[in-house]
Amino acid sequence: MIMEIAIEVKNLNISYKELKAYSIKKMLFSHGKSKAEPFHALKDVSFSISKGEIWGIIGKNGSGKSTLLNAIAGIFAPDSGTIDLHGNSVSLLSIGVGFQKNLTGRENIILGGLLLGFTQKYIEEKMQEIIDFSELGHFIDKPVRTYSSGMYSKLAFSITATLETDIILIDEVLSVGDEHFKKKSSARMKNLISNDDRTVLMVSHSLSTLKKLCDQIMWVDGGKIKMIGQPEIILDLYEKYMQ
Ligand SMILES: Nc1ncnc2c1ncn2[C@@H]1O[C@H](COP(=O)(O)OP(=O)(O)OP(=O)(O)O)[C@@H](O)[C@H]1O
Repeated sequence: MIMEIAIEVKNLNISYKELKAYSIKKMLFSHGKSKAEPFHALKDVSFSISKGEIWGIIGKNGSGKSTLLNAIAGIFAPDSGTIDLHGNSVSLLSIGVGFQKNLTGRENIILGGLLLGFTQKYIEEKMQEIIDFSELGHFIDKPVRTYSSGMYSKLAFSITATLETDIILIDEVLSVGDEHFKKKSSARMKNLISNDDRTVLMVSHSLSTLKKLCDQIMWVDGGKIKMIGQPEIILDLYEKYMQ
């Protein structure tokens, strides 16, 4: 059987422009100019994921995991290399997800949905389902800047979980909110992930979660892929390495 590819990353390089630490004296005499040094967060990363597969990404803090998810989501542009999603829609579930703080929850649902590539008509059809899942009640018509961090993540989760994309990228968020919402969102996430047509790439520091859910694990180290393979093998090696 030929597997259909959903995510194809080739020779991906991404760097952040970093402001070099300068002494105040040097700053004063350089007339405010400070040198920007690029920091290579991803170095020549290549892999491909078949449609329907669930992949986990592991690696030390700062190894490049979030940068990779952001690049696949189209938020960061590569310096070089390519990312081909073969026409699949993609969404990123991350704590750092951006809302327009002065817009209401309802307006952010529309905006977020449009950014994910859905039509306004479709988003409006799904609106009530998103609001019900979020349990935000009348707060849905209040500006997002008035939300607590829990309410913020409930809204983000409800949008991603209801406006289902072909590819879901999850950055450390498998369940959010209070205990009751955590249970509900974790069950919903498992349901979303288990759809045979859905491709999932998730970053997590919970090795037991990854062992349970993933078909393959990618170990990223210093911006490079160290290993890709079966969860039992890679997670075991990683655990030993981290001890
Ligand atoms: N906006 C930025 N500007 C400069 N450097 C950055 C920026 N964002 C990330 N980096 C650097 O890029 C590297 C990779 O960061 P990234 O967030 O992708 O790591 P990570 O593996 O997701 O880490 P963690 O497990 O802590 O979430 C880190 O060394 C980090 O310091």
